[in-house]
Amino acid sequence: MSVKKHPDYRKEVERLDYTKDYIKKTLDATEEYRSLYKENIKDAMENLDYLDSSQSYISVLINTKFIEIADRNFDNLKRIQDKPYFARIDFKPHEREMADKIYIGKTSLMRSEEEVPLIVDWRSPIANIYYEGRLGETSYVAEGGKQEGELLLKRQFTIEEGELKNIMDIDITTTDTFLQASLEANAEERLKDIASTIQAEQNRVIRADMHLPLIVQGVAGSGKTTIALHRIAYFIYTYEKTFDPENFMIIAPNKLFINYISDVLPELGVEDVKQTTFIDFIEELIGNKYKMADGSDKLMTLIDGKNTSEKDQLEWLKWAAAFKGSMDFKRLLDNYIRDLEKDYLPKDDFTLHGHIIISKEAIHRMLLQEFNYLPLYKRTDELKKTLRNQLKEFKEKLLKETEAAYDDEIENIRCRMEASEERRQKILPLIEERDTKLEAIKKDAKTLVNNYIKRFPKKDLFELYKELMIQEDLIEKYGGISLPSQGVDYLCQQAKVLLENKKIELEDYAPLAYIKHRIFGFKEKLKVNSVVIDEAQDFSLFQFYTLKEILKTNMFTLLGDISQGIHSYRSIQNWEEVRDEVFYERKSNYITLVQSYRTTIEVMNLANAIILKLANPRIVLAKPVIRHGDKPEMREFSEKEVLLEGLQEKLQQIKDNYKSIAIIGKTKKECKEIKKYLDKHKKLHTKILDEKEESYDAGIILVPVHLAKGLEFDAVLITSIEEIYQEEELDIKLLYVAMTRALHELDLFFLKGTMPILNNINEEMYIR
Ligand SMILES: Nc1ncnc2c1ncn2[C@@H]1O[C@H](COP(=O)(O)OP(=O)(O)OP(=O)(O)O)[C@@H](O)[C@H]1O
Repeated sequence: MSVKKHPDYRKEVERLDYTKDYIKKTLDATEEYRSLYKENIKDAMENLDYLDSSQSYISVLINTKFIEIADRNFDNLKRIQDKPYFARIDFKPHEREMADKIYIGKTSLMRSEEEVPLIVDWRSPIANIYYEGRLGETSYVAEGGKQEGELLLKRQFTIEEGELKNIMDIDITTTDTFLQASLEANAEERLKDIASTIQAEQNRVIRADMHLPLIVQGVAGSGKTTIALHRIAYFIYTYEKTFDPENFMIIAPNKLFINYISDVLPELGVEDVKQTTFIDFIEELIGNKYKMADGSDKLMTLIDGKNTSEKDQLEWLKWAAAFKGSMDFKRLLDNYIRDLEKDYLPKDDFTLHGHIIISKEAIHRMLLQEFNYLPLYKRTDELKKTLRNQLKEFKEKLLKETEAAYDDEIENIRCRMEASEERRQKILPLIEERDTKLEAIKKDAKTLVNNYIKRFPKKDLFELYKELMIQEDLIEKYGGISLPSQGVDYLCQQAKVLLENKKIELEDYAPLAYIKHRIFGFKEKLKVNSVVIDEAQDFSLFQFYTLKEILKTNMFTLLGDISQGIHSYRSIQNWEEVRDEVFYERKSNYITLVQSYRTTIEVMNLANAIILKLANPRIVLAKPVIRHGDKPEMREFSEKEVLLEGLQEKLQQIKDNYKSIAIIGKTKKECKEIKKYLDKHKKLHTKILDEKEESYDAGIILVPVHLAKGLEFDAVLITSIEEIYQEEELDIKLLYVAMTRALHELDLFFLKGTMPILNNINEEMYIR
C-alpha cells in the first residue's frame, strides 16, 4: 500500500513538518544563544582585571556551562534532524480520558509550552512500552511509580532525509517488517544503532538492573555487541546524575573490534566511554608495557600442532593455560602472598635508645590486621604515620624523663654539698652528659622512622611473579598436592623460557594485575565502576575475578556465546562457574538470547548442523529471524589451482553486489597463500586482516577465523586449501564462527579431504 493511502498520512506529514521546523528553530536559537554566551564570556574575561574578579569568574563559568549544554543538545538535534523519530505509541493512562501521542526518537525534544515532549527519548521509561507492550492493557515504571493504562496504537515510521516514506501500524499479528528491512541492508564497515528495531528480549538485556552482574548467553548474531552498546547509552541517560560516561568501560577482544564498534556510541549520543582490550587495560593499570611472547595466543599452536607427534606437550600446554586462568591459581597466589606478608614482617621492635616504643608483635598486628584492607606495601605508609606519632610522644616523654633524672641528680649534689670547686667538678660532667644524651635522642629520633621503614623488603612486581613461577617447589607448595607433576614441570619450564627473557603471555596478565593489586596497589583512583565485556566466553574465571577485585564493583555485563568459545582451552567452560565462583556474593542475572538477526535461515540451518556435532546438551541452537537467502554452495575441488580459479571467478561475480566480502581461512598462513594467488592474477584488490590492523575498509578481505569472530560481512567464502577441519571441538567451533559471519551469502571452497567435518551433514541444506 502506498503510504499516502494511510488514513493518517496527512496528519503524520503535518506532525513531521512541524517537528522538523521546531528542531530547526531550536537549532537556530541555540546558535544565537551560543554566540550570546560567548559574548558574555568575552566580556567577563575582559573585565577580569578591574571588576570584582570573582563575579567575572562566575560569569565565565556559568556561560561555559550553558555552552556545554547547548552544544550537547545541538549535536543531538543535528543528528536527528533528518529522522526526528521512528515510532509513535498512543498510551491512555487509566485515570485519563485522552491518550497521549508519544513520538519516540533517538533524543528527546521538549516543547516549552506543553507537558508531553515533542519527541521522547527511546531510553525513557515510557518508551519501554514500545519495545515490550502489545496493544491493550500495559504499564511502565517511572520515578513516580507504576503507571497502568492501555496501549491503543503502536506505529513505526520510515523517514528518509526528512520525508515520510512509510507508516506501519503494528498489531498482534504483524511481523516486524521494519526489522526485516533493517536486516536486509548491506553491511557497512561498522555496526549500526538499532534503537528503532530493538526486540523485546534484547530490550530486557538493555534495561536489566545495572547494579547486579548480568550474564548474557546469546547465540551468534543475536545482537550482543549491539545491545551492549545500547545498554551503556541507556544507563548514561537513566543515571545521568550518578554516572559519567568515564565510569563505563567496554572490553573488547582487539583493536580491530574496537574500531568496528566505535561509531555506534557517538551515534547514540554517548561520548567518552572507555573502550579497550584486557591487555591494554592491565598494562595501563600496571604502568608497564610487557613484551608478549610469540604465539602467546596458543590457538595457532593448537590448530597447527594437532597433527604433530607432540600430543603430550599440547595437552600440558592446554593444562597450563587453563590452570593460570583458574580460581585454583588465584588460591595459589593467595598462599604465596600470605608468605610474602610473613617475610615482610619486621624482626625488630621499634626502639629509641634501647627503649621499646612499639613491640614487633604489635607492629605485626597492625600490618596483618589493622591495615589489612590495604595492599601490602601501602601498609607501611600507614605504619609510618603511626610510628611518627608514637615516636613524637615517646621522644618528648623520654627527653623530659632523661632531663629530669639528670636534674634530680644535680639538685641532689647541690643540696648535699657546699658551693665549691669540688661540687662544680661533680656537676659539670653531669650537665654535659645530660646535654649530649638529649641531643643524641633528638638526633636518633630524626631518622628513626625512615631507617625502620627502609628495612622492609621491597621487590619489583615482575621479580615477585617470576620468583614464584620458575620454582617447581613453590608452585607445589602453594598449589597443593593435587597438581600433576608433569603440569608443574611444564608450567615452570615455560616460565623460565619466557619470564627470564622478560617476556610474558596472555595468561600472565591477570596474575600480574592481581599481585599488583594485593601487594603494591595502584597509583590513581580508578574511575571505572561499570564494565561491559564482549566476547566474554574467551575470558577465564581468574580474569573476571581480578577485574572485579581491582575495580571493586559488581556492575558487570558479560556477553558471550559458549558455542563460539574457540579459546576454551584457557577460558570458561560454562556460565554457571562464573556465577558461582566470581559473583558468589551477589545474585547475578542471567539472560539467554536465542533469536539470531544476522544471517539467513539457510545459512543458520547449516551452521546449526555443524555446532550440533559438539553433542553438548548445553548448546542452545540459534533461531534465525524469518529471512531467506540462497542455500550455501559447497564446492569441492581436487586441485588447488582450479579451486583458486573458481574462487576468483566467484569473487568477480559477486563483488558488485556486496559492500563487504570476506574470504575466511583457518589460519593466517592459509589466507596469505590464497592472497598470493589472487595477487598473481591481479584481477581483484584484496587485503589481509591481521591482529595489528586497527580498521578495515569495505571490499574483499582475507581473514583467519579467530580474527573474524565478532565481525560480519555481506558474503563469506570459507576457503580451505591445506588446513583440515576435523570433526572435533575446536574445528567445529571455528567453522561455526566462520559460517555465522555471513549476512546474506555463504559459500565453501575446499580441497578434497580438507572438510571431513561435513560428513553426515544433510545434503538438502546446501547446493553442490
Ligand atoms: N533488533 C535488531 N534490529 C536490527 N538489527 C539487529 C537487531 N539485533 C541485531 N541486529 C543486527 O544483527 C547483526 C548481529 O548483531 P551483533 O553483531 O551485535 O550480534 P552478536 O550477538 O554480537 O554476534 P556474534 O556473537 O555472532 O558476534 C548486526 O548486523 C546487528 O545490526
